[in-house]
Amino acid sequence: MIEITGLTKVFGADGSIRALDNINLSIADRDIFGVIGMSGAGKSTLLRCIALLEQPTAGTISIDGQPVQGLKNAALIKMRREIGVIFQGYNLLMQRTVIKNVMFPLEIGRMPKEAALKRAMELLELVGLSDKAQAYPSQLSGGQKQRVAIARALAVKPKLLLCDEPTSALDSLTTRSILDLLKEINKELGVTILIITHEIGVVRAICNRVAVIDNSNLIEMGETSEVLEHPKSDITRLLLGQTQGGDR
Ligand SMILES: Nc1ncnc2c1ncn2[C@@H]1O[C@H](COP(=O)(O)OP(=O)(O)OP(=O)(O)O)[C@@H](O)[C@H]1O
Repeated sequence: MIEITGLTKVFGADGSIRALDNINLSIADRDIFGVIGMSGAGKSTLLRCIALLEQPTAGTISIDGQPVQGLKNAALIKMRREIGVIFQGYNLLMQRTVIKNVMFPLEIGRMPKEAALKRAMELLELVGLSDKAQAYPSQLSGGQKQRVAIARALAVKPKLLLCDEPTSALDSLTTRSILDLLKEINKELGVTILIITHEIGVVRAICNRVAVIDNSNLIEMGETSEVLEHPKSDITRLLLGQTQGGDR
């Protein structure tokens, strides 16, 4: 479904910051695909390129065979609707109630108010927050805020959900419940999920495939069980906590 070929992204006027260097990877429909790496490895840049928030310097990203670069107007809007994104910091609209946060993308898409309200309530039910519809984000816990962000991202029925460190700010129990919710969404709604993380536990808990990124490069990639049981690189072993440090 997502085919990434030769993806390179440099920053800086002289192009001296190389955030991604010739990344090749593919993500199949219904995968829960993990991208793991240390801070500064290039993970968020990869997600932002797929989310159409960043223009690659070189290379291509195709979704269902359609290159996403260069899309304009209606085609760009249509592609954006296929992609939901959630972030570590939730990015909720603090002046709006929970239900109005979830309705927001539907309002932008000009869905009639009654239909938008119905859809938003269904989504709040899905994420277990029906009773918080009239609350404001400031009245919610971190896990609840992330649930609202997930409901909002799903409002326009995207095929793909991109998750940038979705549980990094949460305790381990809440992390588990959010990961369970993502797994359920993948299974029940058939949404393909890409999850960016620096925590191997997240990959172990829900990803069927994983790519390891280090220093702008794709280091290894494969079935999660294979990569975790037979890591090929020092960085993967380091992320797994299998090295004592000092060898890198
Ligand atoms: N807009 C930008 N301008 C300049 N440099 C950038 C920009 N965005 C990212 N970078 C640089 O690109 C590299 C990769 O950053 P990126 O945020 O993708 O890493 P990351 O793996 O997501 O890290 P973290 O886990 O800390 O968020 C870093 O060296 C970063 O400083």
